[in-house]
Amino acid sequence: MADNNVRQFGQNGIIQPLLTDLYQITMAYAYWKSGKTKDLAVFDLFFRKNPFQGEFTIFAGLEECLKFLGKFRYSESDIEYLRTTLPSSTEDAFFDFLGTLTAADVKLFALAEGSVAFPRVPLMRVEGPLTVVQLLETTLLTLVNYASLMATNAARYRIAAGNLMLFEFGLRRAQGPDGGLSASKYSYIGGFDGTSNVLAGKLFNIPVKGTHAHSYITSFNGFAELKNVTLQGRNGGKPQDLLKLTLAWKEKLLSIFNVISSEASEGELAALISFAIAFPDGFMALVDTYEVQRSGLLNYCAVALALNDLGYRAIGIRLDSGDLSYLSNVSRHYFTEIGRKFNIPWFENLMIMASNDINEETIISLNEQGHKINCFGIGTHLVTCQRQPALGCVYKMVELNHYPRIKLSQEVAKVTMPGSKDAYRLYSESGDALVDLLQRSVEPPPKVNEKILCRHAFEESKRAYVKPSKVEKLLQLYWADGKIVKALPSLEEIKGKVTSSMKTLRSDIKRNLNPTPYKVAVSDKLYHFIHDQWLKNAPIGELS
Ligand SMILES: Nc1ncnc2c1ncn2[C@@H]1O[C@H](COP(=O)(O)OP(=O)(O)OP(=O)(O)O)[C@@H](O)[C@H]1O
Ligand SMILES: O=P(O)(O)OC[C@H]1O[C@H](OP(=O)(O)OP(=O)(O)O)[C@H](O)[C@@H]1O
Ligand SMILES: O=C(O)c1cccnc1
Ligand SMILES: [Mg+2]
Repeated sequence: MADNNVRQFGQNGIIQPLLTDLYQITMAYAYWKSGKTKDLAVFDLFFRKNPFQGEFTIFAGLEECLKFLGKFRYSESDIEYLRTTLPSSTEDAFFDFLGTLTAADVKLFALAEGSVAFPRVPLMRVEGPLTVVQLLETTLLTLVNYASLMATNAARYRIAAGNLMLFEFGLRRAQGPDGGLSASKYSYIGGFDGTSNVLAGKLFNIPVKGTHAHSYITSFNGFAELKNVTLQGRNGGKPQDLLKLTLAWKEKLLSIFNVISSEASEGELAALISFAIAFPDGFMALVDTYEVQRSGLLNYCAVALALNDLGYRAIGIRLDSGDLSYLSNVSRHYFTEIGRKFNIPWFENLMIMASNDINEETIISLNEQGHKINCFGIGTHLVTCQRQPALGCVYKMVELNHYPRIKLSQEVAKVTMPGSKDAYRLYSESGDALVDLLQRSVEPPPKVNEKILCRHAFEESKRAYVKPSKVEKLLQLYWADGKIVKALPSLEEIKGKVTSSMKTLRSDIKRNLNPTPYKVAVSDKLYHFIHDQWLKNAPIGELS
């Protein structure tokens, strides 16, 4: 068990059986009273619509679901609490029954964590005693919904940013501490390179990175505040006066920047010198506190050149306001000019990090405008998923005691697909994912190079034959006999799965504007099964 009680059983301690909606427990009592506890149920966990006006979703949260199954057991204090919460007429024996429940008889099938996923294809199929699988609903949904939304959001930023570096800076803006931790973890899985969240770094072994805040710059007024101005060279030797070296460089730079000395803030320069003394090998600093070109950049370059005199290579700058395209171009222009003039080739490659309310659209727009940014620090829009704050995963009963169950709706898209189903992804010869095919679990799997009729679930005329070059069975058994029965990938492997899985999607499915929907189909047998069940269960009205 990790220290500080942050994690118990290898998992956040708040993930426990009472982290659910009261109605699950209310139903458990009524199931128990009706003698239905031993009924065998099958539930599908799926979503109906991709988030962010996109056409793909990344499935995440599976490992947490499996850990939850491992510790699913009502404690004595849970049961004491429920005694005070359920109506006083609740029979004692029910609480004894609750105390015996575990997930030992549950089977959980799921997509690999990090896979791309599509509407209506179950992310999970959960089978087992009705009461237990019902009691799992809310917790499984809360573990999958935000994780998948976050990983999808991150994957979208990754597409927009191409190979540029992406850091998650959102903890301060996240939906509470748990939202913040989950955001750091699942944005890393979805394609970010690291986080500023130190606890996420410790718990999940994610790279932690960061610069400094404007307060560091504004905490200095002038050189008089510098308690120490000396720094030893990188390769040893006598400590030298970094202030003096910096001021000499500043004089040389004035003509390049076309400014007079007093235009550049002395407080800012003092702050930069002190920061460089603290981190001579990691000098990365904000340059937009007062004025980028006339103050921040000039001061930064003077300190970076002084560090260079002592054998250190500065890392780069962060821009946190203004026109990020323009300012990045200006910054790169000066870095290049200085690098050439003073024959310091690496200077032109100094890192330019941009932050300030950046979202997917900002990155796309910056790409169109042209910019010289290497790295984005993204907080609010990423972690709050501002463009779409929830993924609508649902958990629906599809079978009870081997008989299909269907939920009808006025909206065709909301009619559930009855019966236990399997899902297959069919691939083209070039490795592109062509279609996800749902079949009844009793059907034999589709075969490579055999023509398969793929049908739209609800529109009779929409059908196509597919001859797949590869068939992937999507739902694999992860939990049975009270334990995890499939080796779980590491966080890095899940991240790798996101990358490889995204590569199988055609680019028109992934594009930001009006993407092409990916096809999700049903087998001919499942098509007829759904429609038979629909007719059987839909009451026939009478006109009068
Ligand atoms: N070239 C650009 N194209 C599109 N959006 C940009 C560009 N540069 C910056 N932005 C975005 O525009 C917004 C600018 O924010 P805002 O109007 O608050 O200005 P600011 O620079 O933060 O102001 P301040 O100087 O007061 O901090 C941010 O969301 C930022 O990500
Ligand atoms: O903009 P976000 O995507 O949320 O990224 C994180 C922001 O957090 C920090 O400052 P903060 O916003 O707290 O203060 P500031 O806006 O005054 O810089 C940082 O400077 C970023 O601007
Ligand atoms: O390290 C940073 O630059 C950082 C961290 C959190 C929020 N904004 C910026
Ligand atoms: Mg801000």
